[in-house]
Amino acid sequence: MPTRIGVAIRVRPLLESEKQKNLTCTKLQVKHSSKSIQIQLDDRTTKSFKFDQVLDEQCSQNDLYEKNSIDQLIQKVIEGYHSTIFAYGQTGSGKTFSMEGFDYEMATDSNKKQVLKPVINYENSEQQGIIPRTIHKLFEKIQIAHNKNERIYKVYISYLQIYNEKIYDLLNTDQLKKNDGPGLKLRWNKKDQFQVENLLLFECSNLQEAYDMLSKGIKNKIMASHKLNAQSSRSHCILTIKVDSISRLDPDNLISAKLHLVDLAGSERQSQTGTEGQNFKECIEINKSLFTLRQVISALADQSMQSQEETQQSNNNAVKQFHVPYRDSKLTSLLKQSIGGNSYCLMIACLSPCDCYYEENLSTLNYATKASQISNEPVKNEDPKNRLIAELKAKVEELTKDLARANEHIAFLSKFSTENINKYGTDILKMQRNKQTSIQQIQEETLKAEEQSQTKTSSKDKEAKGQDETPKKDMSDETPKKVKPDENSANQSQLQSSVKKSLNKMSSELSIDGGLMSSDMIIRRLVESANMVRDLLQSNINMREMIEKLTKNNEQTENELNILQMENSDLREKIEIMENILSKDIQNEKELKNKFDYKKVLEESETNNIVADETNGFQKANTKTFTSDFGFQTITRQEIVNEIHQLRKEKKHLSQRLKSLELENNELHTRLNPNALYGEPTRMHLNQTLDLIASSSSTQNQQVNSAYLKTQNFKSASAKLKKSQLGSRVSAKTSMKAKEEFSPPPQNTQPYNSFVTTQQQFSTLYQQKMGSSNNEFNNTMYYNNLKGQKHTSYNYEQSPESQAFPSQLRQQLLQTRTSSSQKNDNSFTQANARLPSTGYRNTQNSSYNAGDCSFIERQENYAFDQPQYSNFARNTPQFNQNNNNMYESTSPGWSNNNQAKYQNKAMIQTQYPSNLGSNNQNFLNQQKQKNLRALSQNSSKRPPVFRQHVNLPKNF
Ligand SMILES: Nc1ncnc2c1ncn2[C@@H]1O[C@H](COP(=O)(O)OP(=O)(O)OP(=O)(O)O)[C@@H](O)[C@H]1O
Repeated sequence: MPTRIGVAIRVRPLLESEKQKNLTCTKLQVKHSSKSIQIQLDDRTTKSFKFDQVLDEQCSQNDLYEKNSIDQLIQKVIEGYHSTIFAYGQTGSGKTFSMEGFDYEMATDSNKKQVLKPVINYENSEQQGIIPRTIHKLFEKIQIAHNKNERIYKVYISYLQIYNEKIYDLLNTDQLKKNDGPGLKLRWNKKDQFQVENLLLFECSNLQEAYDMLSKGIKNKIMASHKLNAQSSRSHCILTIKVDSISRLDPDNLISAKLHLVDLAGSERQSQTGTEGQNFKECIEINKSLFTLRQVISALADQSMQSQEETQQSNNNAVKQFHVPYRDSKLTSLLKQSIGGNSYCLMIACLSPCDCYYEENLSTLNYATKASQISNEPVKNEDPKNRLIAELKAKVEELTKDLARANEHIAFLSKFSTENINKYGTDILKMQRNKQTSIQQIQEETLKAEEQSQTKTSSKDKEAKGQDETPKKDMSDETPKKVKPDENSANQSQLQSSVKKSLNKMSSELSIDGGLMSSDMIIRRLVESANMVRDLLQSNINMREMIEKLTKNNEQTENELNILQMENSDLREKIEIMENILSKDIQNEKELKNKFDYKKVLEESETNNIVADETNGFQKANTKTFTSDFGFQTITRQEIVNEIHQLRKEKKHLSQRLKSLELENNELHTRLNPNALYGEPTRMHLNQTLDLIASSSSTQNQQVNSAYLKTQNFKSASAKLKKSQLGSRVSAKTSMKAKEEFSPPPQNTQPYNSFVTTQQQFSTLYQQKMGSSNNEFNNTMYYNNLKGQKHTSYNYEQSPESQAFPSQLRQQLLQTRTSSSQKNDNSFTQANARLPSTGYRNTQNSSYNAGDCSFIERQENYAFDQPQYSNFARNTPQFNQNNNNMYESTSPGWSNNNQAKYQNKAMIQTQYPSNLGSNNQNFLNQQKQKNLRALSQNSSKRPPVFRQHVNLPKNF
């Protein structure tokens, strides 16, 4: 809970020295009744300040202690709350007197220097200040707590001074000796607080030990005399008493709190104090740190005021966070927890009574007011584990209650079956209806009774008085209508008893744990249960939304990860190139150093379009950028790397393009074979078709050739670029030229689309004819044999597809196959391509690109790996009927009409690789290696060209 900083004002009495100077004391006026102090601003105006305590000259040390309830603060420390008491005011205003209360006298030290020494006397309890009193009280209280036998207490003391913005340990004489040393370091620790490194902390098991520590520290303080104070503190002193306690029953239950007792050095005006030399330097440092302290107080006060305003206006806006310059001085850093932190805090603002200190007093009062506006939030300093356990225990208790409530509702609802609800619903409706009808009945009956009684009366009157001329009042206007008491009560009691009966019935059926429930209770329970169900549903919806959100986020992250991985691989490639270049550079540099022939290198560089800098030679070769005297554009190493990277990418693209072109070409040939399979229509017709396909194949060949040339160019340019690393430069002209040459060839989709269309049409026609594709070839043995046999051992004569051929053609096929299997691969392919496709194998040509060269290798692939061909082959008789249509389909005119329908390039491109079995893949790899070897032996070898024309066998 936030707690304000407590502020007490103390006005010290006039000193003897001041009395002698006849200094007047008229401007300050203490008002005990209102706990306020008035200060005269000028002859007419005064300003009043209100504080927690205002103590005048008569106030004793004991009053100061008692009136500020310092006892309570000590108690808080024992309970585990940090607390701070600090004295603030100008020099000579009585801070040290209030905190310590000891006298100081001049003495000669070991160096025969005049120094101020404290006269410490713990017996004279009357003059003792807050610090000795607090220590005394603390041990008293600890003793009382000890006697309860609940906890074990330990007290530790540390004492430091901040002198000239350096921290010194007043209890560590060795450290103090190094007066001009760096002082102790201030560290920021995990608990969000500053701590002084290597500050000694002494355990004090009794009061005397604590007093000893205090005395030692006080003796080590730096004091000096000046015009305003004969015993002026030249440093800020902080005495810290740490109280730890452990529960006797639960050793994990540890509480630790600190009490800071701070005696600040006073602000001083050099003109008044007349300090010189070292004392003047001290004065500057003191004022500097006090200035920061005032800034901290101001910032915290402003922040506090703003948050108060926001609360008053019940504004939900976030409170603006002011910058609090704690870190600007050692003093404010160490007081971070005390002022605006998690401690209880008391400020003793000291004033000098003399009128001449009017400005200083006004300033002190102003800052004391600001400090009183600051709110701290004291927190019990328990072991976090214990705090967590306590929190969890509370949570468990709360949840147990909830669970019990939920169980009750479940039990109640489980008795409330749908059947019951319907039953009770109708009962209640009935009751309502009954109620209405009975009310109507009662009303009607009442009316009747009224009418009857009136007619009786009127007839009696008539009889008695004769005929009355006065018109009768309309009875319907009279309200309320009177009901016969007997009948009404009878009806009501009837209704009540029926309602009661019904409710009792419900109650008895809804009895829980044997006890009966009243109707009110049932309804209340129902409402509660409904609310609970609604809450559950709502939380369920919220959870679902959250899960959806998280899933979306996850997807996004995955996408980003993918992109990053791609970028990463790109960068890796760049780094690799860069490393290559660098290693080469180092090598080149070494070579150049060993044998530097400038002329030769220049010649070389000219032939390779490398720019050499005449003035600086190759000294500049390793520099990142350089200018040229030859009018060439300059190029950086990074640019070269980028360029190589770009070229590699283009090379990759080119290789892919080559691959796809080859696949297309192969497809065309594959398609060609089935066309030729059945000898219908005529050979001439077939030749025409083949020519047509071959011509489109030729266009592709041209593309392939040009792509090959480009690859060759790339290779040479790449070599040039690599060579150029010698001088780390290359002409922009060369690189531009290389770039132009390497641009990928335009995609000519016409032949390809034609092929796709043909293939699709072919398939469609077949499907139409066959009615359905369910007529699958299911001779597994046969199929497996085919896969295993590759060239020769397959018994073609017995195969179903052989039945599709005329015996002469079959003979031819067998001969060719036998002969080709004995010859080399090329002749076999040629022969096989010319032959009608037998369905057992299909020969494909594929182009591969390895390194800087392209080559073509033959790939063997079984036709049965491709369902459309196997179907086709197995059903040749039926297919023959459609041959005319099929041939027609190869013509561009036909395909143009259907192009849009069948453009599915991706499907065809991926079909082949996916159909390759692992055997075939191995075979391909072997071929690739073989061709690479061949190419390395003969680098001038031109790439093989695709078949441009296919001749049919003469006897076909
Ligand atoms: N309440 C008081 N009753 C009697 N004497 C006092 C009182 N307050 C201060 N004095 C005397 O006034 C003088 C100055 O007081 P003190 O040294 O405590 O001032 P200070 O604010 O600590 O000054 P500095 O900032 O220079 O250390 C001392 O001689 C002290 O004994």
